Amino acid sequence: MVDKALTGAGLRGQVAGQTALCTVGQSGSGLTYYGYDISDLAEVAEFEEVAYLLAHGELPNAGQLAEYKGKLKQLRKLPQALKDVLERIPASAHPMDVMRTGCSMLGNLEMETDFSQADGHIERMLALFPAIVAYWYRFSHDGVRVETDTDDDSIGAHFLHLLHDKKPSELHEKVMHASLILYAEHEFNASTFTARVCASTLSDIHSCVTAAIGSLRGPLHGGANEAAMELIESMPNADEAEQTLMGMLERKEKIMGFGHAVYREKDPRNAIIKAWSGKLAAEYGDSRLYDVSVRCEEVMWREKKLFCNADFFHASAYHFMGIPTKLFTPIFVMSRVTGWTAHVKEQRANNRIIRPSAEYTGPAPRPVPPINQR
Ligand SMILES: CC(=O)SCCNC(=O)CCNC(=O)[C@H](O)C(C)(C)COP(=O)(O)OP(=O)(O)OC[C@H]1O[C@@H](n2cnc3c(N)ncnc32)[C@H](O)[C@@H]1OP(=O)(O)O
Ligand SMILES: O=C([O-])CC(=O)C(=O)O
Repeated sequence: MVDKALTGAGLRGQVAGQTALCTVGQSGSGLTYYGYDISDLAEVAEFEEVAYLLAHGELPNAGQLAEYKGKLKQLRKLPQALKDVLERIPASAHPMDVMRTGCSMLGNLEMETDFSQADGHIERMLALFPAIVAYWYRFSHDGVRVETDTDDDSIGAHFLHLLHDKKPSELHEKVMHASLILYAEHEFNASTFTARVCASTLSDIHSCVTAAIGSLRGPLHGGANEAAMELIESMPNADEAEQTLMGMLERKEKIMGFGHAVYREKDPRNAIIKAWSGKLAAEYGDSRLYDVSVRCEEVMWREKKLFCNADFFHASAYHFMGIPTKLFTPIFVMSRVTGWTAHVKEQRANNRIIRPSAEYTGPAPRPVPPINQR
């Protein structure tokens, strides 16, 4: 077996470029966006403030925020041609594939032909992603064609409104703000790196985001929140959760929602979403999934010194808000599009095509034998 550390597998720890957007794992656990600590942002800011910060490099003042939110609200109407495509995608499809197709189709309808227009396309994606997945979900599951240009104050509330056919409670809207802030940006993670590689070829913004959605979909990355839900849902109580986990660890199975490629002590996003999950459990009136999750966290730390990453407590939190499991990772997309596109702009501003080298491990040069001698 090849030693992963010696071969540089996964490019772990290697600097692959520069960014001014975000620090991950400074002192083992910190996370900042443009110098602002994630805990402070999640405590006091709305998601739209963070989206603006990532797009413009500074937090908005009250007037700028109102204008930005107003603009995003105006962009919520789906083009008919996009609705037609969404209506043809079966209910059995994975919503991440719907997001990928939706983003790609949008690129056909509203093509980026000039990089100086990037901000407009970014705002359109940010405004439209909740509508894309909710329109498909409600049409394919409930036979309803939802009107997506609602007047909800925030992106999180807009999504929950379209999904549940009613405006969300104040608590649920607040949790969505926090959740979308936590997921917005994370330096050179796999999906963002994908977006930057695509951007480095001078491709268009919809191609960069479509590629990033494909990378986020996997269970080792964004798909872990969905996989974590499947795990905790299968656990009837905390004691049985402990038994199940011990068995999985013995069989050397991966436990989704734990561990991280960069953080070594903790993921700073976990404590924040865990606290919201606890509050939601109390409101929901059934704390089983929360208790099971807390026990999983204890066992994983005790047995393996593995901690919950951003995804683990997102599973129970989203469930308590009535969000179907399959829609968990698309919410990540609605948020991370801000980070992806900020990186695309940063890459474009100082571009060189990303093209690393490989160490060759194949056969020595040899002649091609005639076909009848192979
Ligand atoms: C928002 C996000 O994308 S956060 C990440 C979401 N992904 C997940 O939750 C999936 C589960 N976690 C994992 O697969 C990994 O921890 C990753 C992909 C996040 C990071 O991978 P790596 O950087 O390779 O992990 P790392 O080098 O710290 O792993 C060290 C050891 O711990 C093990 N390990 C790491 N995470 C886990 C886990 N969740 N369950 C069981 N064992 C684990 C690894 O298998 C490895 O053991 P080995 O050396 O015997 O192979
Ligand atoms: O940074 C990573 O590798 C994964 C992650 O936590 C994220 O993208 O939010």
